[in-house]
Amino acid sequence: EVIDPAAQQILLFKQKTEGPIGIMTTSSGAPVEYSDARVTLNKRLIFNEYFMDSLTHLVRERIPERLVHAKAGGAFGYFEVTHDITHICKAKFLSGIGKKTPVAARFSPVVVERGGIDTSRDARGYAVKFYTEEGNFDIVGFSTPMYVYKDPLLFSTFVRAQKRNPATNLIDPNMLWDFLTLIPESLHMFLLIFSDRGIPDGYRHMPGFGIHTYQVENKDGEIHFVRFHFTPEAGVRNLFTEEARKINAVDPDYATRDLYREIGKGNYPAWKVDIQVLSLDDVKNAGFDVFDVTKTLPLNKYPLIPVGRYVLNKNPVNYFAEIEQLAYNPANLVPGISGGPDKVFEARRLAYRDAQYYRLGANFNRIPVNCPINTVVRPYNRDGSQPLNDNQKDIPNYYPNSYNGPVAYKDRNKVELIEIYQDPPNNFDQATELYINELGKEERDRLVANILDSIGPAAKFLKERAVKLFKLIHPDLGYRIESGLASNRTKSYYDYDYY
Ligand code: HEM
Repeated sequence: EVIDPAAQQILLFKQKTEGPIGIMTTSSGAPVEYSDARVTLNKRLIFNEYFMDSLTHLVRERIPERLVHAKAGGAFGYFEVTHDITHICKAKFLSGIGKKTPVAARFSPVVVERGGIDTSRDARGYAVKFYTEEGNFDIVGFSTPMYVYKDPLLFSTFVRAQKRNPATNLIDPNMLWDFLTLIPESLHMFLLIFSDRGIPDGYRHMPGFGIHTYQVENKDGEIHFVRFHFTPEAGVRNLFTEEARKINAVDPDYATRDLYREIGKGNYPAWKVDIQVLSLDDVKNAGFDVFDVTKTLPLNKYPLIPVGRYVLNKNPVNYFAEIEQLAYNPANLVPGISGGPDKVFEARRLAYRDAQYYRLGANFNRIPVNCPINTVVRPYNRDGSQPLNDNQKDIPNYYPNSYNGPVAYKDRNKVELIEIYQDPPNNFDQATELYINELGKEERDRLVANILDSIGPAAKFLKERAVKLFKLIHPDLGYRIESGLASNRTKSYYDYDYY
């Protein structure tokens, strides 16, 4: 009887096989003779192909981990259309109620390294690849409905400020709080991170948001603007700080394990997929920059419109091949979906491709899990490092040509992405609203405690800067942080007296 598919995977493998599945070979296929150490001891190792093959392969088995979002859980399943939105978007995978499209999902804390803990206080990446018949469409989103900053230049600043101090190799609150107080628009998202929503209870209960306001087109070339929302059908659940710390001590892989185990048991997680829809007039009359990723779009003004749901019903058979090597890119778009006109989206069009060339090599799109499986792929690209697969066989390799190579596609009603002007960031209003209207009294208490835990070890001038900003968000929040800091409640495990 299977009690825990995550814990028993290897026993299950044994159960489904009648005996050894074959003769062991070297990578080039020669059968390996190995009875005991006498095969190795007192023999020339250089003549031992098994030894040579195994040792030289082993030292090449690590590839660069993702710069951010290095650790993850992921799984496969399908998306199904439940509501017709063809009047808004002509993308074929949305073209009929009941239509199904395979998906690959990957959920990932942002900051921790590959071997880090699953229960850190952090946003989570929420990435879904739709293998559509018009190519792959990737939504590479977050577990929070807003992002950190509006200016894409701040990406490297933010990543470095949250990663390890170059001298101490430690995560450093003096760096994080420097960033948060120098770039105050980040506090909107960080209020959520320090609230109860900062530590999701596994991935099955975690919501997802595309964040960017995407331009979409219908078949007549009419444009709309949408934000994608994914809501767990099993409900949203989070962990309190104390619970998370306890779990972390016994199971650093809590969320990864939970996802694998429940899918293995047939308890398939599912999410509702909704969109907020704006017309061009809505965009012009909104009174604020609806393309600002540091802001949310108010749900009372732009309510959720249902589109479909997706279900994850298949664990990876091999984690490295299918999840580690997944390559998401917000620029993977399909006809009818043009992406966001904002600068952060523009920066992302470059960054993911670049990262994946480095991480996975020139042909990362030919790795099976990244292949657009529902369309015939006919690029003019050839050669490069492996995997090559059939390398487009004998098809002509330049364009245009006179020899029946693939020809260009014509989208009759293709609309260009609109050009926008973006104001400098400012979202204290939304941060204030979040504090007053979205957090209950007890959650506000926990928010303050979580902020104090994080800022406690930081330098005095950063605390003063932070208190000023928190007072701008709401005087109550500012005074509570100020008095919490004055009472020194977080001094126990850091020594910061000399500031
Ligand atoms: C200037 C803005 C940004 C830049 C330059 C950037 C860059 C990157 C890079 C280089 C990676 C690693 C990719 C890889 O190795 O495969 C990554 C991963 C990721 N980013 Fe961003 N990012 C930005 C903003 C965002 C935003 C706004 C979101 C959410 C809406 C986001 C969500 C993610 C997710 C979910 C992953 C992990 C993808 C996976 O599961 O493989 N990023 N980002």
